[in-house]
Amino acid sequence: MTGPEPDAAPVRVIGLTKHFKRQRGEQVVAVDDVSLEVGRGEMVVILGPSGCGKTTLLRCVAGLETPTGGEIHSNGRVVSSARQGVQVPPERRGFGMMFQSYAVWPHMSVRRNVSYPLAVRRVPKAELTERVERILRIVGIAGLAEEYPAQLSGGQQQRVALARCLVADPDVILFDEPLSNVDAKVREELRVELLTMQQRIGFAGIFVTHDQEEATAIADRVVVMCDGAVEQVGPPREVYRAPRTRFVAGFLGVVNEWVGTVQDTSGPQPLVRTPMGEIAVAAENVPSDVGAGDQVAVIARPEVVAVSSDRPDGAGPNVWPATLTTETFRGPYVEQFLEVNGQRVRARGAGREHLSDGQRVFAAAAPRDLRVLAAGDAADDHARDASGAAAGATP
Ligand SMILES: Nc1ncnc2c1ncn2[C@@H]1O[C@H](COP(=O)(O)OP(=O)(O)OP(=O)(O)O)[C@@H](O)[C@H]1O
Repeated sequence: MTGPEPDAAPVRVIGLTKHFKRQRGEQVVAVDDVSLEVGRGEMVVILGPSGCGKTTLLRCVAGLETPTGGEIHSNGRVVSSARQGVQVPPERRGFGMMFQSYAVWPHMSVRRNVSYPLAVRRVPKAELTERVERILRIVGIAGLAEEYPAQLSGGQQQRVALARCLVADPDVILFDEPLSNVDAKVREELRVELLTMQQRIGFAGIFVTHDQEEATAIADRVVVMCDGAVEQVGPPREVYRAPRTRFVAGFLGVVNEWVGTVQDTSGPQPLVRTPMGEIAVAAENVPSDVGAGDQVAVIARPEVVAVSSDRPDGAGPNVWPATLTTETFRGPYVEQFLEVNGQRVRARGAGREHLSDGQRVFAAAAPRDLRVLAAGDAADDHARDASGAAAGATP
C-alpha cells in the first residue's frame, strides 16, 4: 500500500467495476469501468436514474462494497484494489458519510450523537467539547444540544447527522441522497447551508442524487451515469447547455428534440431538415463527425425558444409561425406549449406579453442556442421515463 501524498486528489477512482449476482444467478453490471477524480474542496454530484449504479459506486468508495475490478485511492493511498487484493475497511478510509440509512441514534442526545465520532477516537475531553460546540453552532443546532432525535423535525435530524459527520473534520464526505426525507422547502434550505458550510470548512464531497435540480444547484461538477457507466462529466452549466448525448440532454431538465436530416455542414450555420421546417444551428454546436445526410436530433431547451405575437424584428433564420396550445403560469416564468407544422414545441419565458390559448404566434430560436446530437445515441426513452421530462417536447 502506498502512503498518503499531500498533492494527490482526495479521491481517485480508476476503472471501477462492480458486478452483482441476482438470486437466479444472472449477472448485473452495477458499475461499469468508472473513472473519476475529486479535487480538494470540490463537490462532485453523481446524477442518474434509479438503478444506474450511483449508490453502488458510492458504497464502493466508502468501503461498504468490494469492487469486482479497478482501484480507489484516497489522498494517493490505495484503499481498494481488486488486482492487489486491497480492501481497507470504511472506518480507515478517512471519509465522512451522510447516508439516508445512517440515521442519528435515537437513544442519544444531540450532543452525544455529535460527540460520538470524537469519543471513539479518544479525543481529550476539553478538545471534544470545544469541537462539538463549534460544529453545533456552525450547523445551527446549538440550542437543541440536549434534545433527543425523536423530539426533532426531519430537517433538524439531518443537521444532527451532518454535524456528526463534520465534527471528525473529514476532508471528504460521501452523501447518498441525504436530503430526500425532508420536504421541498427544508431541503432547499439545507442544500444552501450545506454549500455555505462546504465553502467555509472546505471539505470535498461526492453527492449522489437522482434530482437534477439538486445536482445542478450544489455541484462543482456533475457526473451523469446511465446503466453503470459515466455518460458525461462537467460543470453543471456545461452539461446542461452542451449535453453530449440525448440521454444527458433529457435527464438534465426539459428539452425539445427535433429529429431530422443534416443538409450541409460547410457554412457557419448548417441546416437540418425536420418536420418543423429547416432549422439552422451554429456550426460550433454541430459535432465534427456529423455530415450531410446524417440523421440527427436538434436539441433546444425551452428557455431558448422565444414566443411573441408579432414576427420578431431582425430575427435570424429560425422563426416559425406557430399556434399557442396552452400557457401555464409557473410563478417566475410561464410555460408555453406550441404547435409548429404539426410538431409540439415547448417554450419558457417571462410572460410579459398577454397571449391566449389558440392564438397565432411566432416561435424563434437563435442558431447559437441550439445543438445537434447524433440521433443514434439515444438512451432517451430511459431519460424520459426517469425524469418525467419532455424529450420530443411532450408535456
Ligand atoms: N446487493 C445487490 N445484489 C444484486 N444486485 C444489486 C445489489 N445492489 C444493487 N444491485 C443492482 O445494481 C444496479 C445498480 O443499483 P444501485 O442501487 O447502485 O442504483 P442507483 O442508481 O443508486 O439507484 P437508486 O437511485 O434507485 O438508489 C441495480 O440494477 C440493482 O438492482
